[in-house]
Amino acid sequence: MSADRSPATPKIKLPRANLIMRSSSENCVADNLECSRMTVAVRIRPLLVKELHMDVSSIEISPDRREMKVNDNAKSYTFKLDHCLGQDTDQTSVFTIIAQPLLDAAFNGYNVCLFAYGQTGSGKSYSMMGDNLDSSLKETTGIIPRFCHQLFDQIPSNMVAQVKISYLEIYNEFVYDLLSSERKALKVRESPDTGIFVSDLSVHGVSSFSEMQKWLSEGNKARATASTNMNDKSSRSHSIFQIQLTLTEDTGSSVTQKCSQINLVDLAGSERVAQTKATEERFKEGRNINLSLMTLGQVITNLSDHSAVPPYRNSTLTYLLKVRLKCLGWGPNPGLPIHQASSLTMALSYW
Ligand SMILES: Nc1ncnc2c1ncn2[C@@H]1O[C@H](COP(=O)(O)OP(=O)(O)OP(=O)(O)O)[C@@H](O)[C@H]1O
Repeated sequence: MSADRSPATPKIKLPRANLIMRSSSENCVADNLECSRMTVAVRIRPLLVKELHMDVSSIEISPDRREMKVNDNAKSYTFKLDHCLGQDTDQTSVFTIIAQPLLDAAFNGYNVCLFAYGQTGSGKSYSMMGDNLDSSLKETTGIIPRFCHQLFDQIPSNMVAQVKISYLEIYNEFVYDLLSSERKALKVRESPDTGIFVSDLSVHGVSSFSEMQKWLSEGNKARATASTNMNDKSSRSHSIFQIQLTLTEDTGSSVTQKCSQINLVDLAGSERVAQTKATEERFKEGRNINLSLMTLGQVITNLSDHSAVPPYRNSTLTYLLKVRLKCLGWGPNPGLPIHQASSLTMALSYW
């Protein structure tokens, strides 16, 4: 995960950049033994028809796709990232570049986490889910259904896989189970044995892509969405699709098992509340979304510069993902450029 930032923060006139951050960490018992690696990609979406006449900042991507230059009036700002994906990058390439390495890591027993972050309307949900959930993959299918499809394709013939899923959303700081018929706020609890968990969250065993997809569709329908002034189909909640993958190999003389926890997170869009002609309810949603994204940025900053104890408990999102986030700051690899990532995360929160 990396980004260099120019001294001033650019104000991009149109939210077209969504960040996709991924991390993998070894599945060790003690948190502080986990080793981690984080990668950040920025994806620029094409202009929508209604935006073609708008005055937008031009964005240039270097030939090696590691640098992005944003030209805004007379100023320009340069960001360095692991991957800069321009508006011509299709969903297949996004999956191959960003998600396939995570899936490979999960098959090797790593816990993995992927976040989509960006202002409302910047293309997070399109990147994560895409705009169809048909039984077969289409070009517009996003990362999560592709991940599920590839997961079943990739199970080695000498192994037995057990796959369990959960799908939750955090809306106005409360956790809801997207795969339960009953919509009630669930409690986040902590225990010495299991760590932090959502009490009463349903867990479903799945044995095929089509089964997984059925649950995904179900969850997506339940996800709280509301129209805002900025995006007709705006997601007002953070969603987390969780997969527990257990691979067992029985050679006759020995049995080995690899377990991985996979978290695929579509964050709610950050936005400048004043810009959205918000009603009271929308205002409250926007304030909660911004608060949790600010906390996420703060946690990443504190993890990178060790300046203070990260305020995990200040938002449900960071509290729930504490273990996954915590491992980022404790990797044995001191070269982990997380400090650069945090500046980009903070920068994007202003865009
Ligand atoms: N790479 C892309 N190619 C074509 N269309 C895209 C692309 N990315 C996003 N879009 C379109 O842009 C619009 C906004 O995208 P999307 O809903 O994914 O934004 P978002 O960041 O998830 O917003 P919110 O946080 O409000 O839910 C949608 O109409 C979507 O189909």
